[in-house]
Amino acid sequence: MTILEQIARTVRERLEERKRRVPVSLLEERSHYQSPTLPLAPALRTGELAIIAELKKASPSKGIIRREFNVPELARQYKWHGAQAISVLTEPDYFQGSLEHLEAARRTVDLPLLRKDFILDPYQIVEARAYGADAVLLIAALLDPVQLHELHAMATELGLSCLVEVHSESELDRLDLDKIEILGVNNRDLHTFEVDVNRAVQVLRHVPERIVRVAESGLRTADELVHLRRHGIDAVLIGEAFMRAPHPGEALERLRREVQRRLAAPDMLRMAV
Ligand SMILES: O=P(O)(O)OC[C@@H](O)[C@@H](O)c1c[nH]c2ccccc12
Repeated sequence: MTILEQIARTVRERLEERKRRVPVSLLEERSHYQSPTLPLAPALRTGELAIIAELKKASPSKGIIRREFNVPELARQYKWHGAQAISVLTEPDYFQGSLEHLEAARRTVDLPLLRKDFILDPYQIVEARAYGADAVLLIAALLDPVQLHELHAMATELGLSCLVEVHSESELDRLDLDKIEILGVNNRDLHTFEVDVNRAVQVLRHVPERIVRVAESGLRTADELVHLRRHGIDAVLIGEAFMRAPHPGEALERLRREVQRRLAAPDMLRMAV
């Protein structure tokens, strides 16, 4: 069994328990107290490379990534230092995430929030909305096309945006791109944990222009981000590189400014000629 299958199995078990404890009606009631959702796609199409900064305490491949994990403080830093959106891991067993983290981030910032989890069931979409998410991650490798379509429709109905994640061109080929607004490529193979930072460019090169393109995982240098931007990537999703920094907000800002500077430089040279 691969790690992805293992995670999916645990997620299913936990889900049954939560469904018994917390009826959907209660979640729906909670959702009434949430503000209208913030759309993710326009937040990521800024004309510059957008950054989705992730709150990630641990991962199955790296173990504990960050011990000090004050969600309101970290969310505030990410916003203050220029993130366009925040991704919050909510999976407890492998990533030490929780829905409470999502809730705490919601109370603190007005940036679009992505619920980062292994979504297999419509219940989790209702849950995402109830805890203040604006968007959910849908991992294509976990879902057959019908399931993906249903979860996508359900999220849209609740006002949530979807980031649909693939890892390969063959996964992409199986998708019906018509309804998809935001497409992410995970550079990390969730079966083997191998990372290839150029994967997103390869996989997304033929998708229609209207789709927002996101490169995910293993990114940390300005070089990598400049390369991605020059190859048409709209946004990057970064967790570990920020979480390991003493001040994640400052790390984000440093990287963002360096990328901006490097992308602006060739134009200025051209103007000078
Ligand atoms: O911490 P990194 O290497 O910067 O990666 C962030 C994000 O891409 C990663 O957490 C992720 C991408 N897709 C996922 C699916 C499930 C769990 C986690 C992920």
